[in-house]
Parts: sequence; structure tokens; C-alpha cells
Amino acid sequence: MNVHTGTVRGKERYRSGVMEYKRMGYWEPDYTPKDTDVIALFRVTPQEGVDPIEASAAVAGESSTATWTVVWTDRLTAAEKYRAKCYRVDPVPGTPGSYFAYIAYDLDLFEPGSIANLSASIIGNVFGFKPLKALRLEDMRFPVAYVKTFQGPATGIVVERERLDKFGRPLLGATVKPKLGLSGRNYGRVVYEALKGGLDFTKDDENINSQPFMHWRDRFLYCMEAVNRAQAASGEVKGTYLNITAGTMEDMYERAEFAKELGSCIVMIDLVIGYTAIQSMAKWARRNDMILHLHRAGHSTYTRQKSHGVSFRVIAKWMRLAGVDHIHAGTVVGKLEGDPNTTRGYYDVCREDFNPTKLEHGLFFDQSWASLNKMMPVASGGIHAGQMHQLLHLLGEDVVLQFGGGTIGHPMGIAAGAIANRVALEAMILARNEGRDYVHEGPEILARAAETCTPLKAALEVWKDVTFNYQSTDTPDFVPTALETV
Ligand SMILES: O=C(COP(=O)(O)O)[C@H](O)[C@H](O)COP(=O)(O)O
Ligand SMILES: [Mg+2]
Repeated sequence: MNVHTGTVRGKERYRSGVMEYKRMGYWEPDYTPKDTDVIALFRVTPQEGVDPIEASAAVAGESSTATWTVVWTDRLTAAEKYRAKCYRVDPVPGTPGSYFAYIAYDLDLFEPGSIANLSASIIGNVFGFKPLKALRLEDMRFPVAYVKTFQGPATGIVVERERLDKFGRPLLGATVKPKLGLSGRNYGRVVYEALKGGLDFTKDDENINSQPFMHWRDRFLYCMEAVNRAQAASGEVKGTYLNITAGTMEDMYERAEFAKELGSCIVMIDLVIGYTAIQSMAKWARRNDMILHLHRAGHSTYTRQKSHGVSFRVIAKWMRLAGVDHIHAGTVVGKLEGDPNTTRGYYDVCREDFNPTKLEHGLFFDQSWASLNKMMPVASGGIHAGQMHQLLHLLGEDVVLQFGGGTIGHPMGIAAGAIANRVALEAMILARNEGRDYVHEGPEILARAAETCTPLKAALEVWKDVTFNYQSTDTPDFVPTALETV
């Protein structure tokens, strides 16, 4: 037995019966992860009376090679190599009863290039484990050798901007509303008005696929008529995310091919289609020079609560590996969950070549992306022109700002809503480029722009009192403290 770790070695280790996971070798506090290891950080909340080390070792075991009893067949394997090692357990600050468990996995445990395999391994078994009251996959570190087995974003931010010929500012979009019920012709009219008014993109909403009130082919045809007319009217490259989400891969490929045939530059999928389908569509998108937009539909069912589920930063990392180009990543100031610091971490995962550890943004590991393309984060959900200074400040330039109700709901009509958003953005970018303190002077900058833009004036008026100030549920566990001056 290793006195320090308690791991049982030799013949005793493989005697039939039940042995604590920490004694089976899944707790190795002396272990130093290899550069080629995959590392996962779990937030572990054991049941009353369950030792946190044993609970963490159990997570390592049940997400790698263990089961509830000793099996002699371990001896037919390179068991020491294949066992995941929990090598560190820390109390979660300010959360008695919860612990951060760091677990390292040998790279051989994973099939190259498969998010389905990765997720089935890491989250497939342990979340229902009875000795745990709750469990959350907080973060992951992927070795470069593993990152390189994935395609990564089909297009990437640089090529997307080159195709759109749009530089130096966020991109503007709108979700067509109402999300359900419009006929194809009326839907196309909304798209045309929004694009002609000045937006770069419009998008299908997460649940508009092919319903009795509008077959998908009708939507695609009327949308592309609108895109082409708006391009002709504006002289700008325009696009609309045609949602190709469907019940089968065959249906999705049929819809994607039709979107390509009609000349669309972008298609959309929902997170709910699953990781294998997402990877397949990302490969299709690269083969067909198509930008791939991912709506993270359904993510909040398991990402929002800190105690149990999977952090969205892990989903964002998986999606960058899987190869989507756009990913909804939060707005901070809109109607949906988005703590400022947590959201900053998501955006860094999307847009940086290398993420340094930054606990205050929820990034627990250094992560090299091995030159995988960057994903364009998408800010969507309850935002409007009056927040433009905050959005630019909080989210930066490489972002798609999508105003659904904030365009379609404009009192002067859809084109006016688009004009308001475009003028608000251009005014804010000009102020920034002139070196003004646009964050604090934002309202004044907007008001000044509105003096010569009635649609912007109307937008600022109708939504001036709209705020979504609620307590975030997914806040970081660490805050930066002032360096002690000695
Ligand atoms: O329908 C909308 C936004 O409509 P509106 O602009 O009218 O609120 C989006 O699907 C969600 O906000 C996505 O949320 P997230 O971006 O958080 O995934
Ligand atoms: Mg929606």
C-alpha cells in the first residue's frame, strides 16, 4: 500500500470485493499531469458523511475505468496508465460542502476528433452517482495533441470578415419575430426590411424549422430573395442564418445543400441536434465555404446553476473544437443569464489563440488553441440600441450584436429599427476611434446621434426604461484582490 495516498498495490489490489475508489488508485495527490493529459475540473458536492476525497476519486474512477467493485480484468490492461487520477481537491471558497476536484486523464482514453466520445467519457456516467449530492463540470484543459485532432471553426473570424467585407466594428443582426407563425412571404419581408435598413444579418429563431405555417423551402426561397434585394439596394454583403436543424442528418444535409444552391453565405444549427451532428455540419460548412452559426438552444437547462451540470465555458470549448463559427455567448445587459466576468471568460474562449488561467473569469487552466480558427461570439437576448455603449465596452468588436425585438419591435417599423441600431453602433465606434470615453459618455453620444436620426430617437425613447437587473446565478468563485504592497 502507498501509505501516503492509501492506494493498494500488488495482489491485494485485485482481490475480489468492494474497495474505496481512493484505494483503487483514483486518488493520486502526488501525480503531476502530463502535458498530454486531458484535465477536468469538477465542482463536487458529496452527500452528508461522504469523504470529499473519496467522492472525488469516485468521479475520477467512474469517468475513466472503474466500477463499484474490483474487477480482475483490470489486470489484462495497462490499468495504472488508463486510470484517471484525481490529484487535487480544494474547498470551494465560500461554499461549505463543495470541493474543486482536479482530474487528469491519459490521452489514450479518448478517440481523436470526437466530442461525442469526450462527453460520453467525462459526463456520461458520474452525474447521477448516489454518493454525490451535486456535480458540475466547471472547466477542462485540452492538450495541443488532442486539439489538433479537431477541425475547429469552419470559417473563423478573419475569413468571415473578409467574405462580408466588414471590418472595425461589431456585426449587426436581428432574430425574426414572432419566431413562429409567419408565412414565407411575410417572413421574407421582415428579412428584407431589416437588412435594407442596415443590419448585416438576420436569423431564424431557434425553433423555426419546417412547420405547417411555413415549409422550410418556402422560408429559404423568400429569405434569399430578401437577401439579394437588400444587397442590391445597399451595396453591402448581407446574410440570413437559415436554420437547417431537422429531425435527421439526411434532412439537414438536404436543407444545407439547398441553402448553398440559393447562394446563402451562412446556415444555422441548434445545440440540441447533438455533438456528432454539429461536427458533421461543421465539416460540411468548411467543404462548402459556408459560415456555421450555432444557437445554444437548451444550454441553460444544465449550464445555469453552479451546483450541478456543465459550465457553458466547457460547452464553448467543445464547440470551438467541433468547428462552429458563431456561438451565442451572452450579452451581460440583456434578458438572459450572463455574469460580466463569467461571460468575459466565454468570450475569451471564443476569440483568443491562448487563454491564460484567469480564475476571476472562470478559466482554471492555460489553454492553447493550437491555431484553431476563432469563433465569433454572438450577443442576443433583450438588447436594444440604448445599450450600445455598454455592449461595445463589455463585449468588444469581434461580436455579432443581435437585436430581435430590439429591431422588429421598433415603433416606426423594421427598417427604422435597423437604422436605429446601425446609427447607434456607427456613432459609438466613431466616438471610440476618436478616443472619447464612450462608456461614460454613451448616453450623450446616442442622444447627439438621435438629433439627426428620428428612428434612433424613437428607439431610445420607447426602450429607455428597459433593464434586466437580476442577481446572476453563474458567478465566478474568485475575485481579484489588490496586490499587497510590501
Ligand atoms: O430569440 C432570441 C433573442 O430574441 P430577442 O433579441 O428579441 O430577445 C435568442 O434566441 C435568444 O436570446 C438566445 O439566447 P442566448 O443568446 O443567450 O443563447
Ligand atoms: Mg430565440
